[in-house]
Amino acid sequence: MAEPPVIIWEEEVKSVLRYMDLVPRLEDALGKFSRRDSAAVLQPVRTAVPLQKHSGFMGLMPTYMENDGVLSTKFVCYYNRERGSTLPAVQATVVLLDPELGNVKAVMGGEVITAMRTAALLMAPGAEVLAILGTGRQALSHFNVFTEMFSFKEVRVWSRTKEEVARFVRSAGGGVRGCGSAEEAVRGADVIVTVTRSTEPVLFGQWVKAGAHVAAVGACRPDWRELDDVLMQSAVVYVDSREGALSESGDVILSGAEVFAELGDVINGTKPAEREKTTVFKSLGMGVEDAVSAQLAHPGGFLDHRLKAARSQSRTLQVQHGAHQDDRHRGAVMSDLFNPLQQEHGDWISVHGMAAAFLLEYNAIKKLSNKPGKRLCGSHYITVHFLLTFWLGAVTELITTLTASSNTVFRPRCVRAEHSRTVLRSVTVCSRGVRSGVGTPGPPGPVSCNF
Ligand SMILES: NC(=O)C1=CN([C@@H]2O[C@H](COP(=O)(O)OP(=O)(O)OC[C@H]3O[C@@H](n4cnc5c(N)ncnc54)[C@H](OP(=O)(O)O)[C@@H]3O)[C@@H](O)[C@H]2O)C=CC1
Ligand SMILES: O=C([O-])C1=[NH+]CCC1
Repeated sequence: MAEPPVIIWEEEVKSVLRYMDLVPRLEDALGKFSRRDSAAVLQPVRTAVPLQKHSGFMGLMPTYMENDGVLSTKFVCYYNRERGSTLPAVQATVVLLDPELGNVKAVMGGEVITAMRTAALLMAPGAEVLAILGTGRQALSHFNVFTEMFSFKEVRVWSRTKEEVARFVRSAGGGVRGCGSAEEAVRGADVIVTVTRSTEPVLFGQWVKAGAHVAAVGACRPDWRELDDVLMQSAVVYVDSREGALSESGDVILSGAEVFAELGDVINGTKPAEREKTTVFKSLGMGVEDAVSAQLAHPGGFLDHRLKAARSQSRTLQVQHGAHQDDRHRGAVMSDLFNPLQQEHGDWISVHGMAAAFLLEYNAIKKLSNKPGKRLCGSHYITVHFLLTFWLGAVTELITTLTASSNTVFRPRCVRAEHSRTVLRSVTVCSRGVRSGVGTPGPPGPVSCNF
């Protein structure tokens, strides 16, 4: 009998995956993919189901690596959100299956995997000026990996919303220059990363310095663009998958640009990295990248020890799983925070409710006591009533809360939190602490696929 599937939450994936483990496996996988050996990697072009209402799509990204015993698929939903929306543009889940039996082994959060495996492929040794167009989730993961990996003299960022540029500059912790226009950001830059949800060009060839490297990450539908024709036609164009680019990339299809090579060809040494020329890497994302990332992070996998540690830590921290993880999406996170807060501190909240009720009672009795012909001594009544009923009630409520949140048979099923040492421990602060810095990678590993 097959084991039931394991669920690996986004926070756990984040604690487990490190670039130093991921990068060599991604290289290996891309190399295998480009050899078109079907026993090594079988990965059809993503199936995209349009979500017209949201100008988005649901992508299905299956992969089979027969030799490595990996069978997986990612579901990724992309939404072209309204400007100013705090909801995430990309939500993803990776499902790992047992290739022998066909049962699901693990279901894991796919957003950290998507952010890390995409950023990990874009490298630029010897570059001095980095420009990033866009300030969202991918912008952050690219910024993190690039600045960990290389010593840029200058990092510039632009986005269409001024406040978002300021937020990005703040969260980057200094050393980043916010720019008022895309042109200002990219003029003279050695490496340019485009990570927007734009469907029209945001980067124009006439701004791009000769010999620069462009990593074009957005525009993943056949009629969407981030780069103009001038740039596409004058640069040496690399892609992750030829078939993918020719069916999904508006920048490639609509410009008619020739695809020079896949990244895997450069890794395999069958095509050169044209370092002296202006290069564009048009990234669309591949299922095989998700497959090797998920294989690393799943129980019994290479990083099992980290997963175990992450699991025991997340139990201690009582993280509410499945939440959006970027501070930027705080609006969505708030509802997440409120639920555990209510569940764990419901009794504490009711103590406050009692106090309010007694205040009302106090006022009512006081008014009654002041009436002519009164028979009640208000202050005595209030003292006795307050001391006995209120404090006894409060202590009882506290004991109830501790018992209900304990790791004992007395804990009701509806209480998800584990025993808390301090009844007033703030779930909000704890969860924020864990969430902040999501997308921040660990130390990067060796990379051989350099432009
Ligand atoms: N190649 C790959 O493997 C992957 C590609 N992607 C792609 O990367 C891109 C970024 O994703 P992600 O960071 O998650 O998205 P986010 O929503 O987090 O960030 C998107 C950024 O694009 C900006 N933007 C949106 N519309 C426009 C526009 N019309 N013109 C200029 N800027 C715009 C937003 O600005 P504002 O804040 O003003 O709205 C924001 O800065 C997407 O296109 C996504 O499809 C994502 C995952 C993997
Ligand atoms: O590969 C991926 O997951 C995606 N590519 C574009 C949007 C999401």
